[in-house]
Amino acid sequence: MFCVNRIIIITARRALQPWLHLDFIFYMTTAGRRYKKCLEVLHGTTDRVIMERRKELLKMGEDLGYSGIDIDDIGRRRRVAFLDLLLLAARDGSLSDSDIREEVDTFMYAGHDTTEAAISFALSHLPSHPDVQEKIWEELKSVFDWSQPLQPTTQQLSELKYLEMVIKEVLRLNPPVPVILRDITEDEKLPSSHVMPNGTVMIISPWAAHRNPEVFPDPEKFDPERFSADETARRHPYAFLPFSAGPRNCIGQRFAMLEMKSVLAKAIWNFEMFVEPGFTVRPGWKVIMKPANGVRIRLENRR
Ligand code: HEM
Repeated sequence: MFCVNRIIIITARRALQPWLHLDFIFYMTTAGRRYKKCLEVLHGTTDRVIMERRKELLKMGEDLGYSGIDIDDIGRRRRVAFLDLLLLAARDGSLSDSDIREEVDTFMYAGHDTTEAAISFALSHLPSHPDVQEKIWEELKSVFDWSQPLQPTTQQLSELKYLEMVIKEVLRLNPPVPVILRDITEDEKLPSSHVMPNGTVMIISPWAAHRNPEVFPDPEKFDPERFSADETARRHPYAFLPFSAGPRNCIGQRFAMLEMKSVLAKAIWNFEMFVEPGFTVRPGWKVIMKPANGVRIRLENRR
């Protein structure tokens, strides 16, 4: 993660320094050399993951005709893991090793920092909202057995509707991806009758859209009830954009939601959270928006 963070910071700074856009100048700087070193570390990790899985696939009988269609004990078709699909597709030469690595890199690194940021922001909001914690706690008790350690299944996580509303409210106030970019590929007439010409790069800010008081009244107030079924139905589907929208939206959003629910459910199942006096979270933006000064809270064991 040290290398992911370093690369993100260097990339963000480089974007604002046009003279560093030229590779031969960039790689002569200290930042450029650090960037290169970190990239080697990240590629090494990804290559190792790919190599290990490739070996396992061979052991599982890829050569004996394993086609990616995995049948379980009772004859049901199982879903094939993403990396397996890529490795199987690579057998006929349609994907090179570096194509596979690029895809795996995107998944590993797009999915990590963003989810971490969202969980951190959630932990920063919960201590100052004991009523919200209490409601999540009640919901957890209605789904899980208090006498057992929490081992949630996907089905149980999908029953945690209130926790989902809380996570969405966290993503509204603190979208880990606060800005997305799109190229306009044909002239686009806006409702104001201004025309955005083909070739324009459009900057869309979910962070700003989520603070539109006409859509989210009293926007700075943390209020998970905004995401009740009724309230959601009243809004335009693109009013809430933490995972972007359209054909290039976040492919990992359902997984991310399960991951966030799982971590937060475990935290609230075990601990009550209290404000750490004197601490205020400070959001920082380096491609991903996350707490710049960490999150400090007090925990009290529930058992
Ligand atoms: C809270 C967590 C997450 C947030 C807020 C988030 C947000 C986003 C956003 C806004 C985009 C679109 C970027 C753009 O339009 O330029 C995106 C794309 C993407 N995300 Fe996520 N993401 C999260 C978690 C994940 C996870 C867990 C994975 C993978 C397991 C993932 C994989 C991807 C990939 C592969 C893309 C690129 C999709 C494409 O270009 O077609 N994300 N994400």
